[in-house]
Amino acid sequence: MQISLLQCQSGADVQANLAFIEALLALLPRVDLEPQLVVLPEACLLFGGHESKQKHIAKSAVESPLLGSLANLAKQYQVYLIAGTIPILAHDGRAYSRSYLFDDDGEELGCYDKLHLFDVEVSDGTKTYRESDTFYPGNKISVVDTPFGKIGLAICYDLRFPELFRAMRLAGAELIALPSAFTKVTGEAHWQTLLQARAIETQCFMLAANQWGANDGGRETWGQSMIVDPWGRILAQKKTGCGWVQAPLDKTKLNDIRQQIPVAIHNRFAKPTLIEQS
Ligand SMILES: O=C(O)CNC(=O)[C@H](CS)NC(=O)CCC(=O)C(=O)O
Repeated sequence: MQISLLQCQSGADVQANLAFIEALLALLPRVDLEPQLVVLPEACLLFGGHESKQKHIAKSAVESPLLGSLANLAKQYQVYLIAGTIPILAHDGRAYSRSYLFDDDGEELGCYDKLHLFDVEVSDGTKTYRESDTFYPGNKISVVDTPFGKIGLAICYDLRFPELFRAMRLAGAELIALPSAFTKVTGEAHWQTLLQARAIETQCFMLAANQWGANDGGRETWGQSMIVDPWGRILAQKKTGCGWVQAPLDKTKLNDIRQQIPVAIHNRFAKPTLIEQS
């Protein structure tokens, strides 16, 4: 089995972003008929551009043309696809930032609404990020059964909240996908360390696909998409530029690591419970 992450420089033009993702999927090296899991970055079809985002917020998952085009790509290229993220209308006019997991027939196996919204001050050109102006937070975790193993779904800023990752591990996760648009400034400072920490703590593979470069609206993202194994080793990474990161999935050491260092059993703290926020 093979894992691939795509590193994109998505903008406000949905068709251009879609064409770029399709071009990468067509070029992606494949090992014969081995199952392939592909993870896309956050906001892969629509990044920045507030007006464009409003226009595309789908009334429902079923009506979303963005969703349909990604499901088609999964089917056409015969890959399991984690599509991060698509805006899906919430009850108050904002949108959920939702990722989807499709099988290689384009069927939806699960989805996840970003739990932690990026309302943060960063010392960069944008300075103030207010994700909650446009987005509404989800209220549950998501761990999906697939031929690759149980995959936990998280998104970008979620990476800073270890309780979410512990909750996914306790729900059976073996791999955790993290579509992201981590900023250049915070990515340079924290991205690799946080990914390795979450991999080591949860003893899961981290599949972190990030946006890279200058994006529409003056944003800059960090890149360095990477696959980290449950021991914290970086199996593959791409620091800059658009393209892909690939590694074969070898889970043979996963159970050894969990048996040798049984942190999930030793943990003296209560299981995390999700606090709902309005
Ligand atoms: O708004 C869009 O179009 C796409 N979404 C994003 O860029 C999101 C919300 S603003 N970015 C992050 O969560 C960055 C987290 C981060 O950089 C950190 O935790 O340091």
